[in-house]
Amino acid sequence: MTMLKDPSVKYRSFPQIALPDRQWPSQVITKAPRWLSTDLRDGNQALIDPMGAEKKTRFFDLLVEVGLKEIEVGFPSAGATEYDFIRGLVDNDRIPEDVLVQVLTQSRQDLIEKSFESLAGAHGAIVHLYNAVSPLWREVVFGMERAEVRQIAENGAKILRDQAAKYPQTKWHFEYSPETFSTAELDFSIECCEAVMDILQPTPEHPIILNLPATVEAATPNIYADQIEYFCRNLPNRESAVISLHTHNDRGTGVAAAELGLMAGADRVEGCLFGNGERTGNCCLVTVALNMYTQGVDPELDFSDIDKVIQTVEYCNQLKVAERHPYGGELVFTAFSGSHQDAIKKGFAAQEKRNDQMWSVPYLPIDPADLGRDYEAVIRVNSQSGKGGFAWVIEQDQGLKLPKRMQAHFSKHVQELADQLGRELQAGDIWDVFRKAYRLDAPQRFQLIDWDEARSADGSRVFAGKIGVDGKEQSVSGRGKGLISSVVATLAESFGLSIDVRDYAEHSMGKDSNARAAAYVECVTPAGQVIWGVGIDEDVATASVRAVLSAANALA
Ligand SMILES: CC(=O)SCCNC(=O)CCNC(=O)[C@H](O)C(C)(C)COP(=O)(O)OP(=O)(O)OC[C@H]1O[C@@H](n2cnc3c(N)ncnc32)[C@H](O)[C@@H]1OP(=O)(O)O
Ligand SMILES: CC(C)C(=O)C(=O)O
Ligand SMILES: [Mg+2]
Repeated sequence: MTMLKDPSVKYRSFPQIALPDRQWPSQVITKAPRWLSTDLRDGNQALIDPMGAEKKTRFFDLLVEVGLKEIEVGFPSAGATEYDFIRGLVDNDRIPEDVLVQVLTQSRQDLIEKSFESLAGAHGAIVHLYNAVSPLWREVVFGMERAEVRQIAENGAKILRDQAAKYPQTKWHFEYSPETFSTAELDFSIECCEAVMDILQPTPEHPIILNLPATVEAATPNIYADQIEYFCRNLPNRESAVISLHTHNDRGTGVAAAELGLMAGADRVEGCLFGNGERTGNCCLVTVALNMYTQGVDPELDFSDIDKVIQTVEYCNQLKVAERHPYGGELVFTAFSGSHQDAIKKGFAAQEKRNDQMWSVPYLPIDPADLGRDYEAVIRVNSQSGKGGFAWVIEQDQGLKLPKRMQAHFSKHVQELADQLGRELQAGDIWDVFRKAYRLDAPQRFQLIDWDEARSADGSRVFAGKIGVDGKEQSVSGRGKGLISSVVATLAESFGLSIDVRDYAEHSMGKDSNARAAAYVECVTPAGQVIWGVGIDEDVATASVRAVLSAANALA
C-alpha cells in the first residue's frame, strides 16, 4: 500500500454547514468557561496502563489544586478499580464542597445503576450519559435507524431520572453527550438532546449539561464552531442547558476547535491536562487556559507551578509531556538561534527599562516566571546561536556584561567551539572559552603582583607596579594622563609593547559588599590588530590594570 495519488477515491471532504449569518467569527473570549477535566476518564481510558487508585488519587488532588471545579473521575461500571476509587473519594470525604465529580456511563440499565451506586452520598455529582448518534456509528455499531438510536438516549435518561430519585441525599446533575456529534446531522443531535431534556426537565436554575463531542476530529475548527453556533441557536429551551465542548485532536486542532466553539456560544470545555486522551488526545486544558491568560483573561485555573503539574501528570499517565508542548514543554521558552536570542535579550533589557507590568518581549508570548519557570533556560547555545546569546549566558552565569563590540569578538571563539563539538554548549563550556580567549588563567607572560599610583603636580599619573614577567618579578613604571594610559606607557617603556586603547568599559558584578568589578579594554596594535582585554578584581582600578595586561598578554 502507498499513499493514493487521488485520495478523493478513498476519503470524502467534510461538507460545509449552512450558516451564512454565522456570528462567531466576530466574538471574543472574555471570560473563563466552566472547565471539566476528563483526565481520570477519557485520559485514563487511553493509557497503556490505566491508573490505579494511588495514581488516580494523586491526579485528583492535583486537579483540585489547579482549581478544577468539575472532574470526571471515571467510568464506574468498567470494573472494581474504577468503582472502588470513586466510592473511596465519597466515603473518605475527599471531594471538596465546591467540586463536582462526574462519572460516565453507556445507556444501559445495569451500568447506570452501578454509576449511581458509586457516587451515592456525595454532596453533588454529575452523571454523564452518552450514545453515538452519527450515521456511521448508527449503521456499524448499533445497526439501528435514527428513531432507535434516539430511543437509546431516552431510555438512558429515564433511568437517570429514576436513579437520582433513589438517592435524594446527593444533588444530582445530568450530562448528555450525543457522542460523535461533529459527524452527525445537526437536526438529529438536537432531536436526541431535546428528547433527553423532555425526560429530565432541566430548568435555567438546574440546567442539563449538553456535551457536544468531536469524538473524532473530522473537519477544520471553523466547521465545529458553525455546528456549535447552529446547535445553540436551534436548541429549544437553550437557557436550561449548559453547552459543553469536548474536542479531540485527530487533525491537530482540538484546542482551536474548543476556542472557536467558545466564540460560538458554548459555556463549558472538557479536556485533559496536556491533551492526553484517545488517539491524538483531547483538547489540552492547559493550552486553552493559558491562551486566555495571554489575552489578559483570567482562566480561573492556576498553572503558576507548571513543572509540578507536569511532574504529576507524567507520573500518573506514564507519558511524557512533549518538549514543544505549548506552555509546558521543556523547550518552549528556549531560543537556540541567534536572531531570536538577540531579540529576547533586547526585549528583556527594554522590559527592565520600561519598568511597567505589561509583558512585551519578542518571541516570548508569556512571561515564563508566571508559570514558575526561571529565565535561565530562555537562551541556550549551540552552533545556531549568536553573540546576543553567548553574552546572555555569560551575563547570567558570571555576571559579566560584555560591551557590544566585544560580544562580536567573543562570538567567534564560541562559534568555533560549537561547530567543533557539534552539540549544545553549557554555561561552563562558554566560561572556559571566555577565560581562554581573554587570558584570565595563569600562567601568562605578564602577571600583576602589586601596583600603586602617584599623581604629579601637572596632573599626570605615574603607575608603579610589580609585575611577574615570565615568572620573574619586575618593578616597572610609566606616566600617563590617567591610570590606563600610564599602564600602557609602562608596557611601551619597559617591554616595547605598543598598544592603543580604543575603548574602555567597567561595571560592578553583584550588589553586596563582596561585589567584584569587571573592566574591558579594546586595544589596537600599530599593525591594526584589535585585541580585547578583560580584568576582574575586587577593586575597580585593579580590574582595569588587569584588563590592560590581559590585552598585552595577547601580544606576548
Ligand atoms: C467516546 C468515548 O470515549 S466513550 C467511552 C468509552 N470508554 C470505555 O469504553 C471505557 C469503559 N468501558 C468498559 O469498561 C466496557 O466497555 C463496559 C463495561 C462499559 C461495557 O462492557 P461490555 O458490555 O463487555 O462491552 P462493550 O463495551 O464492547 O459493549 C458493546 C455493546 O454496548 C453497546 N453500546 C455502545 N455504546 C453504548 C451506549 N452508549 N449506550 C448503550 N449501548 C452502547 C454496543 O452497541 C454493544 O452492543 P452489542 O453487544 O449489542 O453489540
Ligand atoms: C463520551 C464522550 C463525551 C467522549 O469522550 C467523546 O465523544 O469523545
Ligand atoms: Mg472523548
